[in-house]
Amino acid sequence: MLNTSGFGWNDVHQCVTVEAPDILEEYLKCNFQTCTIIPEYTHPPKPLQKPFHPFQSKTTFSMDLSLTSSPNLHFSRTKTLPFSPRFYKHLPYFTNFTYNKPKTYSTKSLITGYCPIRAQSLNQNNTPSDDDDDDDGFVLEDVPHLTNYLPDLPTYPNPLEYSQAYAIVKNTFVSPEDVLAYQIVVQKGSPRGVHFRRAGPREKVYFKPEEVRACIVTCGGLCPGINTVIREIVCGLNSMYGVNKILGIEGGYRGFYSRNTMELSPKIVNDIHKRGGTILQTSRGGHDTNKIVDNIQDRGINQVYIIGGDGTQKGAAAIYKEVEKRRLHVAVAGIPKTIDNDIAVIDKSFGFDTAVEEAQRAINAAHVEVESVENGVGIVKLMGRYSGFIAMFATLASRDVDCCLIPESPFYLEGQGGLFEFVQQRLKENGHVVIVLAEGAGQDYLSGSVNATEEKDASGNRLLLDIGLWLTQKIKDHFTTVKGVAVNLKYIDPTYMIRAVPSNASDNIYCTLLAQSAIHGAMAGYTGFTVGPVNSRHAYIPIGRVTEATNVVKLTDRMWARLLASTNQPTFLNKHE
Ligand SMILES: Nc1ncnc2c1ncn2[C@@H]1O[C@H](COP(=O)(O)OP(=O)(O)O)[C@@H](O)[C@H]1O
Ligand SMILES: O=P(O)(O)OC[C@H]1O[C@](O)(COP(=O)(O)O)[C@@H](O)[C@@H]1O
Ligand SMILES: [Mg+2]
Repeated sequence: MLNTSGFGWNDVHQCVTVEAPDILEEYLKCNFQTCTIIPEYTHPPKPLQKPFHPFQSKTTFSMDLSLTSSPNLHFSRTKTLPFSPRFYKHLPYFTNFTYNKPKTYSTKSLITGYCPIRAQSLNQNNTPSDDDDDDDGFVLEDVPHLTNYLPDLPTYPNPLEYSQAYAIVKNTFVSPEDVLAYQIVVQKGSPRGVHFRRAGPREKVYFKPEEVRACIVTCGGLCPGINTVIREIVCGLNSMYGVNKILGIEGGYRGFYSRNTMELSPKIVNDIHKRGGTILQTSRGGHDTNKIVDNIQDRGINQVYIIGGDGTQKGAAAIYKEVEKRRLHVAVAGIPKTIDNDIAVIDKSFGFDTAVEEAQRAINAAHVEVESVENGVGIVKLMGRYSGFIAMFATLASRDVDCCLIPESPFYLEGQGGLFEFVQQRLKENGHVVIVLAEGAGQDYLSGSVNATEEKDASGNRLLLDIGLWLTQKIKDHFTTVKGVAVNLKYIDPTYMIRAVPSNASDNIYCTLLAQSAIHGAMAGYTGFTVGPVNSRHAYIPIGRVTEATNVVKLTDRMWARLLASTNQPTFLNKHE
């Protein structure tokens, strides 16, 4: 559980709670290889209250599947926990334990092979210190290192040591002991919990700068800031480490084996941050691990920078695994990209702020249009396949939105507490209404009312039905035919316009930090990692950690309550249709 998203602690019943069975299943696949799972009892769902650490209790604890109707589960521990002190190793937590395999849960590793590492504090030599036995609940979820499978790799002094720019920096290099706490709201006596390695330059590097041959690839949908990340990888490698052999792989993963490459230099990328999109082009599908790694080998590439969303990061994990299998001196670094902000663990994805800002323009336009006519109804569709963050934040920022509909919160149209009733009431009160929709909202509802096909894109993502057009038609029909009222409907779909803009100032800075963290990590020999801010400080996160779950708006969190309080929209919790 480990402060993992989706788990919590129920004080009243003294048990661990989990939001959905699939979250538990994924967690068990990776962690609970030594637990007996016994269906126990049920009790009413409770909102998550407090993070739980599996090492917290040395006795039996119980788990209830909060927010579902599934039976509770009971985990019984068979022995006290072992310490797995090795750094840089993917050791399962419970290697010394007897294991009673539950019938219903598979225990094979996640696709990425990610397993958290139990660790203790390090001394300056990057080895565990003597106070290893202090079981204060400290867990390091570490990232792999090239020396895991190439133990004799030579090291070199980091060129930053001689850099003029860094000459007066107090601590040029990140201490090997620096880690970041995942959970920063704690209580007295609570275990220290999960930590990630702090990103940044290390004193020793595992590549001679003149021998580095790096490549950059961009995959998945667009997002503001991709070009900035590309620029900063190129400029950062060059200015900080003196690397000048950098290849751009064109057209996403399939570009490794079926497209051209382009040489990248600071001069070539100088202006690209002012443009939206990606100069390397992108694609969905086409991930063929063997072909990609063959190509990496053939080209003599030894640092791979992969910019993309959850699908891309899964692909990056597969590449890393293959590279490890072939024992190649190749570092694989993922830089998380998604306009939907749906990547777990990290505070926020790059381009998200720009997207929210850009969405304001569409919402403003809708508001201007509908307040200038009689019975004006404005509908603005924003991106958000499974996660409604853009819609939620754009609504909170705008104050002109009457109702925000997101995938996480089902809604209905007819009857008491439904959307039609609410629209009618707002039209009566204000003469106009603005609705913001995330594209993934109401998909189940919609597929029940139209002839839905289960179409997928080349990456296997389900293609969404157009909720915006559907809702527009439904509202028009309802008010004209049923209520006999002519509404003035304005539908705005700015989704691709928002995605295509260049990143704003704060996203540009954020992209720079991501790129530089990735470079420092790769140069320091880390691999199979994703970079990103965790509680505002940049960390190296095992790739599996960011792909194991999707970051979604939690309806039980205060942010959604803030939105409901600001719009006063229906909660759609009681369906009377
Ligand atoms: N489970 C997976 N394993 C390997 N590659 C994957 C996986 N899922 C997606 N990919 C690859 O990652 C790339 C981008 O995935 P996609 O889902 O389209 O976008 P995003 O990375 O933005 O989520 C595609 O080339 C796709 O083939
Ligand atoms: O470019 P496409 O294939 O139309 O993708 C649209 C999808 O891309 C996104 O913008 C981002 O998706 P990814 O993070 O998977 O790239 C979604 O919000 C949207 O549903
Ligand atoms: Mg995705």
